[in-house]
Amino acid sequence: MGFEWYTDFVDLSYKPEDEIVCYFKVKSDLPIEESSGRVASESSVGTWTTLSRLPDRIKWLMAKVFRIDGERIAVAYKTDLFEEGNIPQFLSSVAGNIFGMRAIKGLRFEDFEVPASFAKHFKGPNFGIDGVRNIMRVHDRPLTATVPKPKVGFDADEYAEVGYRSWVGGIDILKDDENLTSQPFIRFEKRLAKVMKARERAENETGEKKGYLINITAEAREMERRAELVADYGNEFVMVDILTAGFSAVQTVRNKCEELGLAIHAHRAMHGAFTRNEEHGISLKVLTKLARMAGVDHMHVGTGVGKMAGDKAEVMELRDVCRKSWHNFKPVFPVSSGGLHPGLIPDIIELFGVDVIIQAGGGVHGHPDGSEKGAMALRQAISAVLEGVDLEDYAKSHSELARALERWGRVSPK
Ligand SMILES: O=C(COP(=O)(O)O)[C@H](O)[C@H](O)COP(=O)(O)O
Ligand SMILES: [Mg+2]
Repeated sequence: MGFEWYTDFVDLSYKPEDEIVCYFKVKSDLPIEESSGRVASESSVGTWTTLSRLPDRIKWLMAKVFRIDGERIAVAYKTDLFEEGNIPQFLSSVAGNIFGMRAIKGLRFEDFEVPASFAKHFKGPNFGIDGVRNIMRVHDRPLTATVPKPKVGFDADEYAEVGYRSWVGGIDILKDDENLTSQPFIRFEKRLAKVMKARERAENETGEKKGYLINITAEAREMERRAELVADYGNEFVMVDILTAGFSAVQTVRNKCEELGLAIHAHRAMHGAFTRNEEHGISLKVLTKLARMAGVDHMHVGTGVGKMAGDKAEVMELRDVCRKSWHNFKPVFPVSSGGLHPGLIPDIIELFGVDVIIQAGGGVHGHPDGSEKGAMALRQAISAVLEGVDLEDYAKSHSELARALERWGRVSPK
């Protein structure tokens, strides 16, 4: 009743049913039948040698490589290999030891699929696109967001003032940057208090709903405490750096935010450490799917044209991972961010349509006439595209947009 320690993990006639399927690209000096068997073995029940005593259920539990196509393999995993609703344990299996095996020179975890019987144990977004649109009372255009720049350096008063200027200029949502949490000169509590006051002013003056994505990233219990404070102040959102905090912490925050009625903005800082090497690591598709399962409401997906790596094809794929119907999970609002400015808005709306949060930091606060005019220029660019008017024509009667186009043109940042 035993098994050979890797060859028995390959069965090209196997047909998975109600199982999790993971797709990998494997680089190895060994024949692919052997390297893929090792991957399936180590990520499920195996070790480096044949064992003398095995429980009866082991044959059934073994992962199976059921497809090999050059370096690409598909592996089926019984759902019983995994604990219900536990993302860290899922990753410890299918994205764990296998990345460090000496026999494998490179391993890329490209994609996965889960059956409904497994998906149902994960919460998915609590708000999703519709829920966030209801909070913001904006239903027919992209939402706009801005990160004050410099990303770190303002004190709470200065920061709130930049927020206020951006909001009155027309920005919907103020967003903290990924490395702004609670530094000595801008403590979390003080920033929250000041920004909430500034928001009230901006909402009263504009008659529009304004949002604040406040970065609560910290140790998990501290994140829960910060989320409670955020709810006490009547804000609707928290932001988490989901990869540096880790998926366990994200699941904790998701539970807490359900209690508090808060939506979650997910920043993906550090993803490049896993995602950039095409021969090794974890794809953004995998990370984005996990974020949707864990239950974030907004997720960064890139721009295709801005300052960060990632081409348009990748951005479209991630857009679909966020928005397309997938099990019981509500759609996640994709966030396009990183080097955007008004001149790039036509590209972004072409890629996303209206269901996108367009975030510009430098592209608002770098406007020659300041943050408020920068915010106006961004909104003008969006209006131009939605009205089908060329940016340059629209700029003839909108001086803020004209100044932005003078400064940045339609050129992607390097
Ligand atoms: O601060 C910014 C963007 O600022 P700016 O608008 O000034 O470039 C974000 O951290 C990037 O979006 C990260 O990249 P990604 O969204 O690809 O994860
Ligand atoms: Mg940033």
